[in-house]
Amino acid sequence: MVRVENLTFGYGGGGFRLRVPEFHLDDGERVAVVGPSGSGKTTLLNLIAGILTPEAGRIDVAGTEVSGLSDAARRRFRASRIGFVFQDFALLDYLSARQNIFYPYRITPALTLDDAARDRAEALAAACGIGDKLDRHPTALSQGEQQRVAICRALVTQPKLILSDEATGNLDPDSKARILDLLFEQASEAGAAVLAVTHDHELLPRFERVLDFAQFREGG
Ligand SMILES: Nc1ncnc2c1ncn2[C@@H]1O[C@H](COP(=O)(O)OP(=O)(O)OP(=O)(O)O)[C@@H](O)[C@H]1O
Repeated sequence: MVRVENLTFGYGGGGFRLRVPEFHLDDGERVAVVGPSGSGKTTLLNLIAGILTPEAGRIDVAGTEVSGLSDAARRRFRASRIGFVFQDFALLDYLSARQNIFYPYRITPALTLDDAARDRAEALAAACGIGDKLDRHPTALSQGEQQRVAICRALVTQPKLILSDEATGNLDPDSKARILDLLFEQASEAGAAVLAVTHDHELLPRFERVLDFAQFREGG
């Protein structure tokens, strides 16, 4: 599902550098990403999603070389094929929770907002415990509720790849377990692979493999 080869990346102005000689994620595989704060976990997710572009190397997602696509093509690819739960949720305040969940359909001509998608959104929201809050805007939701909206938005398109950056970070322990169950259940149904950054070490046994990120720090 994901293959990364000889990847190097640095933010402009020097400082942090990331080097990933090889990383792969098989179809349907669930891998947790751990590592110290600032070691580049979010950066790698952003590179795989095509939000950032590598200096060198190659990133393939579902057989497409994302690192070789134009900016517009990468955006379309991401919206139609990847579900991304961002660390800061990245919800749009001027839209309701429901409209945020449907956002991928708004920006991706290849996706059709049909009755099945609407039903999926309602079912996901209910399973996440926000079914009665879909008309609210993000500013009227708690951090944990905003996070659930972000999770619903990532899952509603039934992507084959789910990238999750601390998707359960703002939730209480019971909700964490429930949301991870939901994430995995949805992933199984859609045959999706999951790459999830987490600082919750008690969640690690739920994953098939753990990628310790410290190894990718350039010079480390
Ligand atoms: N836009 C940016 N410009 C310059 N440096 C950045 C930028 N974004 C992140 N960095 C730096 O890159 C490094 C890696 O950041 P990243 O967010 O990928 O780490 P992380 O492992 O996800 O951290 P955390 O666990 O705290 O979320 C950090 O040193 C960070 O300060």
